[in-house]
Amino acid sequence: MNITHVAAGVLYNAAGEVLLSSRPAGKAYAGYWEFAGGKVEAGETPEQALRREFAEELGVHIVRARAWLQKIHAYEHATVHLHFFRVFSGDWHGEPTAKEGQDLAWQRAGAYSVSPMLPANAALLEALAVPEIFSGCLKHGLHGENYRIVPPNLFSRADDALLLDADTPVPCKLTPRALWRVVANRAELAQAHDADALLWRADGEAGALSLLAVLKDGVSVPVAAYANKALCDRFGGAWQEAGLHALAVQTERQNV
Ligand SMILES: Nc1nc2c([nH]c(=O)n2[C@H]2C[C@H](O)[C@@H](COP(=O)(O)OP(=O)(O)OP(=O)(O)O)O2)c(=O)[nH]1
Repeated sequence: MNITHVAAGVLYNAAGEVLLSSRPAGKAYAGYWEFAGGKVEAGETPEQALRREFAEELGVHIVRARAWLQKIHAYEHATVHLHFFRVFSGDWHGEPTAKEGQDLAWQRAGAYSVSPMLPANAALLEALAVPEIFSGCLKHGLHGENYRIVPPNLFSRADDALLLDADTPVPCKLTPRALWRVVANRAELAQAHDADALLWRADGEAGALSLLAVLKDGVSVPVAAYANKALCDRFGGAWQEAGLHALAVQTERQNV
């Protein structure tokens, strides 16, 4: 199968909004909204392609890009392997300018007003509303800004996300905003293929290192590291550099 590698970037402004752009006339899916980016050329890494595309399409200079999710999607015109990055406010400069006739719009993650979006991006747009910091524990649930991840016995609102082990079936009466599965190793990761997001439980150095290796391989759904404060302090930077979405700092007193 012929796969086209594509690099795309989620650019954040100081207000925490993300930049979307419309695809110009003449391209497949013209008028659809996407993240700025384009095809990786021969001899380029995805990150180099991202820097080039941002300069060409937006006049934006990227200082630092963080790897985020990867996704393979089969369009009628091509099968694409998308490498998404996040570029946080402070990690870029320039005034985003539509250099290729596209429309640009700053949007609040999870409250998008432009449409239609590129079909491959639906889950990613949803994932952007997942906060980057959580606290709590598996038994009582994890809390971040405007987001709760709870076990089935605490599920009470349509906007709760549900927390389950890798192999526990979803209770049929529940319709969570997202299904999170707790995993601690690659075997559990392989079982958790229906998850919208993952909570990687790292109890010690071995678990922390295997999370790092999994992130470096590339992940297709947001991953939060669930670990005590000492492990988060020690590995947090490396995990984030490799594509971690969130840190879920385990509450000290409840070692569950
Ligand atoms: N840039 C970008 N492309 C995306 C996203 N999501 C997604 O499925 N794609 C797909 C659409 C296209 O099939 C492919 C990107 O190809 P493209 O034609 O835009 O690339 P390009 O700018 O290098 O274009 P070209 O002029 O060289 O043909 O990736 C996204 O968020 N951003």
